[in-house]
Amino acid sequence: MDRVIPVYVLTGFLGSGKTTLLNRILDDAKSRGLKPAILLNEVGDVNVEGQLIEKDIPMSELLGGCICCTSRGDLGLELVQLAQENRPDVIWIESTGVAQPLEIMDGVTEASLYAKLELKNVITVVDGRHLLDKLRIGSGKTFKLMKEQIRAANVLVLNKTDLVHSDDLEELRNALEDWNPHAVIVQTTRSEVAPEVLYADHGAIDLNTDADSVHHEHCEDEHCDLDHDYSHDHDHTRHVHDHASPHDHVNVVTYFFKGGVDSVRFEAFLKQLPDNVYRAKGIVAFQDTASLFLFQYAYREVDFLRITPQKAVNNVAVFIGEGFSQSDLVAQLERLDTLIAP
Ligand SMILES: Nc1nc2c(ncn2[C@@H]2O[C@H](COP(=O)(O)OP(=O)(O)OP(=O)(O)O)[C@@H](O)[C@H]2O)c(=O)[nH]1
Repeated sequence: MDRVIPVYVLTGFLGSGKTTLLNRILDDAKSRGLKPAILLNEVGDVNVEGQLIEKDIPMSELLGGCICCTSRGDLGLELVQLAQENRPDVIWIESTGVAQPLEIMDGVTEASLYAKLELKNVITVVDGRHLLDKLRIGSGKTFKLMKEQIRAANVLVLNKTDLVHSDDLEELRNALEDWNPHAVIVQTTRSEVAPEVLYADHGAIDLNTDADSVHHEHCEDEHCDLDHDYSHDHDHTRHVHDHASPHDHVNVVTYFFKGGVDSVRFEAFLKQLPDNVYRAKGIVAFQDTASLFLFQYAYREVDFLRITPQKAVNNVAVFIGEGFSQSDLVAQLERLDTLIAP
């Protein structure tokens, strides 16, 4: 008889450290001879880090929308397919940073009607410094979403503690315990969690937290699923989405580079991004080196990693935020990009 495949959900706001954790999980699975499968969801049209995941790991991608709303039906289908075609030992779902975790959990439980799947743990990664700033303001859509993601978890990874003063850690922990007294809390830098904590049985997951009210608020919204305004330019080098409700505050710009960029100018450009661009990532070629780089921008921190992809990858950048000028951003990128192609 078929085994039941355990499913784990990784959630947390944009740039909190989910992919960093997923990479650790995949390394651990490999060292133990476990066969994982992953389902990655991105609000952008390109799965930047997905391009770098080892070819032999079964992976399903849901792009250009959030599984909690536009792609929710697909989540169930993809999960059933992943399970039936690959018979993995475990499935990990990494949601977008703007996902409502309850909707994902509903999607997984729905899929378990059609395949032998069982939702085990919901792990929310929290960017300690970002949350601290939001706590001090105490309101706003991002703050509300962070809270919902925290409430839905049974494991909380309080990450980026290297960027938080030790005096502030207690305030963060108190907030987490207050919003979710049942979850296990682990403090980390670079999402370094013992895998045993992630796989342990932490008891039932509560599908009826307060955030349920938000779920209904969203799903009754007349724009949900339907009113996404997509506009492509003709040469397909850029692609702009205006996402309507429930993520009506989220906008995404995906830009395909035509050539290489100047590394110094590109870094300076990232560092002056407006505060309402929360997240950027991509793969760039620099004019001054033959290598490719994965760049990351999350809450004002910039990171570059030299990469050697196993397969052909796109040189592309994705920017996620709210209320920023998409045309200004694209114009800046075009100026950088045309440096080598005048
Ligand atoms: N300083 C610091 N940076 C971190 C830590 N954990 C992750 N990062 C960096 O934060 C950036 C975002 O990390 P990711 O793991 O890609 O975050 P994510 O949650 O997958 O982001 P999304 O895909 O936008 O949802 C990367 O540049 C990481 O290297 C940490 O503990 N401290």
